[in-house]
Amino acid sequence: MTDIFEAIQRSAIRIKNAIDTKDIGYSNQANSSGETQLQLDIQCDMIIEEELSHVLSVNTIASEEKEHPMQLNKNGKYFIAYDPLDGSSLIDVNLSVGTIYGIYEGDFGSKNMVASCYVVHGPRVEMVFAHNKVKLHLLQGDNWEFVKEIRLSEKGKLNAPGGTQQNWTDYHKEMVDGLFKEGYRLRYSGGMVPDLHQILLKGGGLFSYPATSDKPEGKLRRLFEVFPFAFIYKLAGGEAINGKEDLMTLSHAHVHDTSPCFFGSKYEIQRVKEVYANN
Ligand SMILES: O=P(O)(O)OC[C@H]1O[C@](O)(COP(=O)(O)O)[C@@H](O)[C@@H]1O
Ligand SMILES: [Mg+2]
Ligand SMILES: [Mg+2]
Repeated sequence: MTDIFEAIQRSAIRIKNAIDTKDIGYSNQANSSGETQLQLDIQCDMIIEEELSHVLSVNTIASEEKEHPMQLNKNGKYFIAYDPLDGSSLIDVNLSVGTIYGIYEGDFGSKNMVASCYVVHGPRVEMVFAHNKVKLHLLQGDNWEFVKEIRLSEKGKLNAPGGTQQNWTDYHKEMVDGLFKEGYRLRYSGGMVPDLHQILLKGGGLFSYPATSDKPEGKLRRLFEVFPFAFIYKLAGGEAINGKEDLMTLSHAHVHDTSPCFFGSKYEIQRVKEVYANN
């Protein structure tokens, strides 16, 4: 696992460099989810592919920017699914973006996840790695420094409701409004990495990306967005559900499958469960 951790650290430094210096224009290609790729999406994908290809324990990689999984080392035991540049549509307005990794053993699938990680590219570059514990690291020059272990409180103050509101169900809207009536504050940038990072570091709250009339299966991808954050939130003492079930019990049929998702501390997830159980 240490060699993967170090490959992720090297990738993050190269991605920071690419963000700082490269063209942010659109390519003329679309990815498997039908989104137009930025040249930077493709470049970050190539950086990670190259760094992971040097790690003998990595068997296969799957990326938001690749249609199919790619085998790297047939004797490796780890399968890594990643989103090279999460929130890439926020690059042109200079908001924070990130990279997400799900690390699976034996094959892709929620039950096989053994570690997960994300990197936040904001005013500073930070990395959260979850493997037994959830640990925050900070990039200082070219060196990574351990900062602290992250634990969620039982109840937070932030509410990050994703998805187009006019396509929400009435009961979802009621649940979101209910939290605001209890005093929760809105924090939603449109990048799941900084939005979920903020909730983790500020003690708790709720991030939701529900099923909507235009996206009945949600928007966020199971293998490289939903499961990695579910793993992190649960290990930090929070919960992660699709409305009713624990996200880490869900299967997937295809690499780019999506799921509605709710991540938060225990109190907010209990509220979601109460509302969704009756609908
Ligand atoms: O704009 P919306 O519908 O709220 O969607 C925001 C979500 O889409 C994403 O940007 C999807 O990620 P990509 O940029 O990797 O496609 C998430 O980071 C974010 O939570
Ligand atoms: Mg993403
Ligand atoms: Mg992406």
